[in-house]
Amino acid sequence: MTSSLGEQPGQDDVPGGFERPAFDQERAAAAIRELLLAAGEDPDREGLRDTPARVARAYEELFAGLYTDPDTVLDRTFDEAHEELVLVRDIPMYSQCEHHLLPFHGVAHIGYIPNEKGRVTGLSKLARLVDLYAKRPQVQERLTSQVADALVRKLEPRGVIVVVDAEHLCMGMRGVRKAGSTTTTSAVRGIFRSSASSRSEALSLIRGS
Ligand SMILES: Nc1nc2c(ncn2[C@@H]2O[C@H](COP(=O)(O)OP(=O)(O)OP(=O)(O)O)[C@@H](O)[C@H]2O)c(=O)[nH]1
Ligand SMILES: [Zn+2]
Repeated sequence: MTSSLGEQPGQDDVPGGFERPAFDQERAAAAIRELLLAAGEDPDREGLRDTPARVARAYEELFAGLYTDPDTVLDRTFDEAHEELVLVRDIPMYSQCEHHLLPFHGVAHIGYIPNEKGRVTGLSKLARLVDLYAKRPQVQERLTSQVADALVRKLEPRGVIVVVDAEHLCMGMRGVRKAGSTTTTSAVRGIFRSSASSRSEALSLIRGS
């Protein structure tokens, strides 16, 4: 579907889209066993014996977003004759940076102004959308844009604003070691891009001021 805002095409940017095979538990467990061996650990000692399979199960959950088309979350919409801002703040978000496979986590804020038909989605679907894009190897900028663009595609709203505030553990527990620093990314589409006053009104509501 071509959106009224002329934004990016649909689907994922991972080759193969959602046709990739299911998560390979055995392969992931073998890789974790190799990692433990590479670290000089004994993967057969009692405490580590179940670890490769356990980590593989954990990663299947952490990467669950790779196996579902996020657009399906927004398949059910309804017309509510509401043409003013809808804003959900402080949606908890857990993802993993694709550079180090370490977590980045924080909150996402999503606002949109429905189109002239008042097409809206269930509020929980906004949180589900964040989850599906977060549960995969990611970068924060892409996560932010993907959420905004999915809303553009499926709701054809007058405008969308997505803001993500997150802390990256790869910057805290290793490397530059700046624990507590946070990164803010935003993606604005439609009226929030063209109108500075609409954008600043939404941003002040997001910031609770
Ligand atoms: N733009 C962006 N950068 C990220 C994100 N997550 C992690 N990074 C950065 O990715 C970069 C990878 O840099 P490299 O120089 O290839 O890797 P590195 O040697 O481990 O870098 P350091 O983390 O500085 O030790 C680092 O600067 C990270 O802070 C993200 O979501 N967005
Ligand atoms: Zn990282």
